[in-house]
Amino acid sequence: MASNGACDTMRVFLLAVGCWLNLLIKYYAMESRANHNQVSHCPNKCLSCVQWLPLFKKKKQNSIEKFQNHDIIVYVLGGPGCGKGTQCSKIVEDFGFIHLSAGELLETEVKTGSETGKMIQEFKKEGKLVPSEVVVKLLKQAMQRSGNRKFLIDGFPRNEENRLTAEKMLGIQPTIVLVFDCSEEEMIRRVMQRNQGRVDDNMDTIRKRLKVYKESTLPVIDYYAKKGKARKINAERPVEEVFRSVEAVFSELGLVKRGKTIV
Ligand SMILES: Nc1ncnc2c1ncn2[C@@H]1O[C@H](COP(=O)(O)OP(=O)(O)OP(=O)(O)O)[C@@H](O)[C@H]1O
Ligand SMILES: Nc1ccn([C@@H]2O[C@H](COP(=O)(O)O)[C@@H](O)[C@H]2O)c(=O)n1
Repeated sequence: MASNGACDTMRVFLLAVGCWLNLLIKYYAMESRANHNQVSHCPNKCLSCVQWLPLFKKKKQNSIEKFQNHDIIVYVLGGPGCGKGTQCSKIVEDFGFIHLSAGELLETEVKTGSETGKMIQEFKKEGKLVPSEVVVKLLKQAMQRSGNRKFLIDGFPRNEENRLTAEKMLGIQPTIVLVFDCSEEEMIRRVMQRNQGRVDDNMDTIRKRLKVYKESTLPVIDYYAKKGKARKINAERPVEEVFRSVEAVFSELGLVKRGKTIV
């Protein structure tokens, strides 16, 4: 009798373990399909019972995780007026990236007339760098809104504080860093001819921006060069020639122009 009882208990126990394993397998299969965008919700009513399983999983690091692993992140650096924005527009056209310019995001905030916007305007006039938390918060909102997975982040990170704040607040590392290399004389010439009514396109502010670039941004570029992530491109050539070098870097990443093949 006693041994029969033990057998029954064992059978019930094994049955329970079997059910539990079955649920786990179904849950992970479902989650894996969701991660690959095949389903956005529980595909089958009978699986709804397994949706509470995540409660037993280690808590995810909130929305940070969205930007890790799967996304292609290209930082775009270079001195003021070297042609970052010009090349980014062409990359967007041909490779389907979303272009997030830190300078433009800051300018959009200026235009709202908010207190933060007023503070940003003062930094821009002086050619100084805005506190990193402000820039990174704007970048984070734009990345989350975009729904894209290939980001060109232009004019960022401009100093070590930018870089570390992005790592901390967004949890991101660039796949590569494009660096547009141009002489100061040519950058000054381009900025002075730009004529877009920017508050910082004047000789006095350009000199300050060039100083900030040398003192704060070049060390960030060195950091990525040491990590083997920086791709220096001679930007002192006509737009199309510069872009051919950009294309070469993108093909190294395994990306090809839209229209030729699916990227
Ligand atoms: N390869 C090039 N040759 C000549 N002019 C160029 C070239 N690339 C860009 N320009 C021109 O130089 C000016 C500055 O270019 P752009 O705005 O793209 O620079 P940027 O690096 O994004 O500047 P910033 O850092 O100040 O925002 C623009 O008027 C643009 O048309
Ligand atoms: N990471 C950044 C980027 C920009 N700024 C401020 O905006 C100005 C214009 O930037 P561009 O990228 O358009 O050259 C720049 O001089 C800074 O005042 C910033 O603070 N941090």
